[in-house]
Amino acid sequence: MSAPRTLYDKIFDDHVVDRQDDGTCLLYIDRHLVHEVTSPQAFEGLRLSGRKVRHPEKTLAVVDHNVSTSPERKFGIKNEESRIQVEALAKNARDFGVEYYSENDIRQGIVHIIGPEQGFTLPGMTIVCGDSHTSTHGAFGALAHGIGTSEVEHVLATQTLIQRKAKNMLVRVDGVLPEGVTAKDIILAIIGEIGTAGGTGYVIEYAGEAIRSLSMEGRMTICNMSIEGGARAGLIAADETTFAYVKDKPRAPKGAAWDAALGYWKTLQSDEGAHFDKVIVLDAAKLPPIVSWGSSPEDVVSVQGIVPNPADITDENKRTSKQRALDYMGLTPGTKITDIALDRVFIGSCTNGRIEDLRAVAKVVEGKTVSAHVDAMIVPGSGLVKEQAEAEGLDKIFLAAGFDWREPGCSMCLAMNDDRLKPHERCASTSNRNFEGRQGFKGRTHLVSPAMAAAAAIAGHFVDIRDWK
Ligand SMILES: CC(C)[C@H](C(=O)O)[C@@H](O)C(=O)O
Ligand code: SF4
Repeated sequence: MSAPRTLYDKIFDDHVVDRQDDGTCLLYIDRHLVHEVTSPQAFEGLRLSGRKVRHPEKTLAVVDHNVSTSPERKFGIKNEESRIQVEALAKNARDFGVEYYSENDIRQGIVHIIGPEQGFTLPGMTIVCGDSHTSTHGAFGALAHGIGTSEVEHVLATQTLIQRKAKNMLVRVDGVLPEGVTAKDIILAIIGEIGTAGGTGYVIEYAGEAIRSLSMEGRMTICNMSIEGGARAGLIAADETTFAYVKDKPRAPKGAAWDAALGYWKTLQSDEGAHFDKVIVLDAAKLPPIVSWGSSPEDVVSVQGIVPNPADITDENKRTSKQRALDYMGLTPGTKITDIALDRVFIGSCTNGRIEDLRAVAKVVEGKTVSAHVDAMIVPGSGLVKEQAEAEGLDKIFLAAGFDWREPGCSMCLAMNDDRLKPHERCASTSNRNFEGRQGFKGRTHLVSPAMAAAAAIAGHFVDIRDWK
């Protein structure tokens, strides 16, 4: 009998085209997602060498980072740099015969939201994109890597990628999440625990009762931020929740092909006794809603906590860097998290811009009003999310409460379009990165769950969502 294997081992092995003696492998790539930021040079490379896209039907292109989220966008993008990138992708997709969702297509949205929506993302697949948050697709039990632009060119030309096998890490989250605590809080807690380098060299498999109980949306939130924990990818084995989500998606297999696929997908579980190089165990029942206080996703604390004091850190480098983070954030040690006042609230991104996130927000803000000193925006992750939210009347709830309701895109997750913080503005954000300048020059980002961001918008400061009425 062969040795027990992990889910990662199985997907990896099933895609090896060639294995060299030194462990370097050539992997077959099933799906390639392309956005406007990391693809222009890759297509140019193909053009210069007279190559075609090897499998246009396994490639899907969309604009997301640079698009405006204003309804005015149908009249064209004003910012020259953004317009050039968007137009370049439109032309490249046309020239190379790749399917492309423009900003006027209802299927357009953030690349990691549209893949699953279209059934382009499926269990057991290898999926790549020139984007670090490609780890999101691991929620389907797919091996999904972010790649660099030269690798984008390699995949476009050959439908393969050179990879070395990573180590296996298991993150098991046992127990039941308390009311008000979400997938976002789980992943922020994990990163707080392992640190942003904790996953370096690993592919993480998330398992345990709390993970199994999550919807696909919640699982995507978890896998999305694997990269923030340093891991190459994050995975959750596919189960009935996954199959129910995938079934009948436009590009999912149909009829006999569905039955055959399902048979294969059900084998994609880590075997009993499979070896993990590192194991982390968390108890969901003990998790509070979490807020980040610094400029790294590992700088997290319970909403009931206080801003920590860097003076308490013994390691000098770490002390200096955390002091710098506090200075950047304009915070004083000892301040209660619930006393931190906000200027802006951003709800959206590939971490939390899906329908379930918007439903959670609507539940918190219905019948209430955004604080007079807060400017709050909600950006659906895709045109289809927007359409669904409007069909459910969520937009009416948001607008009545004083939120801005926008067109889909990456928006203020990163300052690459018109949506950005002004210097020193403080923002509660449902996105995944709180780096210096991430949401705008000198902007201050606090990472939270959608429900926590929603409550903060109404109260004007952080509040414990578990006390919300
Ligand atoms: C622009 C892109 C390359 C980048 C990434 O790789 O993640 C962006 O999506 C981000 O979230 O910082
Ligand atoms: S929403 Fe943010 S994290 Fe996601 S792809 Fe866009 S910029 Fe990157």
